[in-house]
Amino acid sequence: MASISKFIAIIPAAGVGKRMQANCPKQYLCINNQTILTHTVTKLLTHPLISQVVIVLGANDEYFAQSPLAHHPDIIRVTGGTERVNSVLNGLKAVNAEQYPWVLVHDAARPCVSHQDIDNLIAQCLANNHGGILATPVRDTMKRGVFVKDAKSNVSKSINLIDNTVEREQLWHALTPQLYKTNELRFAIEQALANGVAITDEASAIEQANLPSLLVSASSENIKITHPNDLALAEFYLAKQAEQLNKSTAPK
Ligand SMILES: Nc1ccn([C@@H]2O[C@H](COP(=O)(O)OP(=O)(O)OP(=O)(O)O)[C@@H](O)[C@H]2O)c(=O)n1
Ligand SMILES: C[C@](O)(CO)[C@H](O)COP(=O)(O)O
Repeated sequence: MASISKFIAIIPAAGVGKRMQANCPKQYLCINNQTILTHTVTKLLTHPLISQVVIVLGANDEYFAQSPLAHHPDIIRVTGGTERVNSVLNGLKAVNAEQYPWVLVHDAARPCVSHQDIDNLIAQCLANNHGGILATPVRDTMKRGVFVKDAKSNVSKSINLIDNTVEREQLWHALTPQLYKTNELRFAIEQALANGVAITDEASAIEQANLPSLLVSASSENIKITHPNDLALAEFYLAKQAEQLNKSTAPK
């Protein structure tokens, strides 16, 4: 199999961050005086195997043009779509599959990803010649809930009860990056969309196409900043990573 020297990464950054309840899309909130998007893009562009990034922006995004990244030579900008999957597909349409036969897709909202985990994902996918995702095993007992009418209350109120315990052996949190062969991923997403299948990550489109995906165990620090209390945790992890990097690059 031909050796792959460089990768392109698609960064879906066209969301509005409803769950963050902020006054701007969450990817433009700041941690240590840098936007979350800048943290994430910088993390990817400083990885030795990633040579270009496709940033997928909202149609009405007025923030990126003010960013220090706005004129970066290795950044391609495309416009996103209504759902994350539409944004990812728009990003894929900007990728030359002959130049980049493999593509990483990584959420803008995940700035804490480590280079080590990206290395592991790339190594395992190339060794097996098929795609895969970073993932972290579930640690808690998992319950499925069900809403039922509250028998006691005379107001039609429903309460949430445990329906069952979900077997957690081999239950994983899907993270990103997710790494796939460019043409396979584009075909799988187009097919899933044509079939009206709900797609929330690249792996779910690949599963619909009956193609395999590796689960590459990764750090649980690679959180997706979603709710307000995720910001402090992300700031802690980024500070820890910066300290580790300073120690590793400090003169001996
Ligand atoms: N139409 C969309 C929706 C989401 N995303 C991106 O996909 C990533 C993961 O999505 P999520 O965490 O759900 O972000 P939002 O959709 O912005 O959050 P919310 O669901 O709270 O609105 C984010 O980087 C987001 O910017 C995107 O590019 N296009
Ligand atoms: C892609 C993802 O981050 C994997 O966990 C997740 O599916 C994104 O989901 P969201 O609803 O768009 O946040």
